[in-house]
Amino acid sequence: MTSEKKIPTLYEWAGGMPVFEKLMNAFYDKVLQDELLAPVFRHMSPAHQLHVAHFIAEVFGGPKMYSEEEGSHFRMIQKHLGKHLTEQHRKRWVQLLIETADTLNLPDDPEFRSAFVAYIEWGTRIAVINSQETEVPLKPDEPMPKWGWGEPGGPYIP
Ligand code: HEM
Repeated sequence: MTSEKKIPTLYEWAGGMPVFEKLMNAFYDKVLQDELLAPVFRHMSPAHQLHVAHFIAEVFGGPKMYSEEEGSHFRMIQKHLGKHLTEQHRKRWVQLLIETADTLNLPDDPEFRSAFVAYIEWGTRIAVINSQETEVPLKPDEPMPKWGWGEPGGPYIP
């Protein structure tokens, strides 16, 4: 008899919303201590950490908190317009986020980290591109991005 294995979403595998909220709170504490990134985020809204947590959680298959209560894909892109982010900003942002994920013991299995890093690479490169623009290159009702396990297909379940 073969038993069907249910593949969890990245959101579920990471540990659900409290994990994303803790991750982003700890990450932005580091960002605000970082000499390269602090000036970029000095004027961020007090809800920024939670909004980014809810955005990424939704992309990873979690509840639609960001798109139904806090913003939209369009509004997220809008927030990056004209910020003139550089590759140096992007690299530091990625580095600090991965360090924070390690410190908070997010799952470190190869399959999860491969999907996590792939999304972060994709999303941050798009943020840098959009930050050179003055208008959002999408329609206002553009759906949220979605991210899954990619080629590994799911976590290793013995
Ligand atoms: C996967 C990559 C990224 C995601 C998912 C993301 C997500 C978001 C979201 C959801 C917001 C809006 C927050 C709100 O509604 O209050 C936002 C704003 C912002 N993001 Fe990003 N972001 C990414 C990459 C970056 C990078 C690499 C930088 C700079 C190094 C950056 C800088 C900013 C800034 C400066 C704001 C505006 C903050 C404010 O004025 O309140 N983002 N981002």
